[in-house]
Amino acid sequence: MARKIGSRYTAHQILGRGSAGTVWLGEGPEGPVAVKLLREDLASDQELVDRFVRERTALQSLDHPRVVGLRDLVVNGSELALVMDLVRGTDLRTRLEHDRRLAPQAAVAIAIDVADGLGAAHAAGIVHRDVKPENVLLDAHAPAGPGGAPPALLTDFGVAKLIDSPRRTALLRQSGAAAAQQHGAHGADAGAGSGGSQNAPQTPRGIIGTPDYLAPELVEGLPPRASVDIYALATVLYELLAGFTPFGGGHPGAILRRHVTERVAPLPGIPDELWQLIHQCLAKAPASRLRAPELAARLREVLPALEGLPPLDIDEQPDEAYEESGTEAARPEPAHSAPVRGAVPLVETSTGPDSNRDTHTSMRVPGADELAGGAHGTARAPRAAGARRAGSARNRAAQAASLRRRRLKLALIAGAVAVAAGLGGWLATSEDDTATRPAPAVERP
Ligand SMILES: Nc1ncnc2c1ncn2[C@@H]1O[C@H](COP(=O)(O)OP(=O)(O)OP(=O)(O)O)[C@@H](O)[C@H]1O
Repeated sequence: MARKIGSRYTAHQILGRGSAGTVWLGEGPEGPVAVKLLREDLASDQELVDRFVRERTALQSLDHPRVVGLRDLVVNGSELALVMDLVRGTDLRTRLEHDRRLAPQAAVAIAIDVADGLGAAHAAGIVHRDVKPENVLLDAHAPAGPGGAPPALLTDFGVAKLIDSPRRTALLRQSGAAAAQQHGAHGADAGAGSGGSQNAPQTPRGIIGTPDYLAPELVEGLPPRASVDIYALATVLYELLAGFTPFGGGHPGAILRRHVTERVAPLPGIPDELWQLIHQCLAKAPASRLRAPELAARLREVLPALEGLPPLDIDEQPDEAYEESGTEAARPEPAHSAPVRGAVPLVETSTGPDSNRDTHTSMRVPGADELAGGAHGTARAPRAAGARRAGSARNRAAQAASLRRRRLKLALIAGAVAVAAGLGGWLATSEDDTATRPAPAVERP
């Protein structure tokens, strides 16, 4: 059923739902558009709305072929709608769920597009903060690029920050233990501010994002800089190649801990030049990562050599923490189970009917004094298909994601504690360098 959005737009049908609201196929004075109608609790938060309105100039001026343009912002009573360019196609998560893994050339072509979009954003002082397959749209109507990949566009700029209001962070803090121990800002990173403004205040904050894609410095409580997007993009590229993220799986607290403490395991069969780039962009030290334009250029260099390569032949990654704990079966099903959509949230941000997937993290940064041991999480190394794996039975990635999601909904608060559990000792002693840190001993439940 059509509905009016402000005086200029009409929303005709739902294209999809996310954690921040519902996206509609709409019509405006200049033709078809996509209209994201924000969740009521977000739209009715005046402080949030004011903030977004303040930043819309920056977001609207972001004009790049690899970025879904924000055309308009409609504030109408308790309604807040973002009017965007319409992309006819699917998002990258849907493609990944269908294909499980992409051929290297297609994966890299998509990563190049996203890196190009990020380059433009970072140059404008905008950090995305929530780069993940859900926020990459594939334009099925444009000619395919290398490896048959449709052109990719990055969307949802500014939305992560919209959700990251000081008030929300404060509420999260109140629900937990002591306030975050704050660290000084990294000085060597790109100078972009977070999510829409170069001069955004970097006050104590919670963690906003999606656990699988969160850069380690965010877990440690540092402010988001351009390099967090590079880390997330490298994670996405790894996922496109492997079918799973480098540090995902198991309890969300364990995921966050792995970002900080574990080294990424190489993917069997991946061309070395490509692996080096991914590895560098997953560095724990933000300054060691490439900047977006350089990453795009380096990926372009490796692209021709990937022609014709099939998807990597990699063994499935079961969620060993669940399988080995044996507790999943005993857990009751939540009343409203969300459909599987890849990455899972640490804390649900949406309870209304507007959202059928929850993919954002929203939690406070753990204080070192809260941290008391790391019982969650397993170090995981990808195996070439057919290689022996000790322990658990084969399990499909989609099933593991489903288990994660169900378990997660019952363990939100425990998540914050678990993050803390893994980080405490490390925070006190670690050095910020992937290459030199030995892989930590990992406890299994
Ligand atoms: N500009 C657009 N054009 C066409 N379809 C879109 C557009 N933006 C979003 N969609 C569709 O709407 C769906 C929901 O998008 P939305 O951005 O609300 O959520 P998400 O990014 O998938 O998840 P989350 O908000 O939790 O990160 C997407 O899967 C996509 O298919």
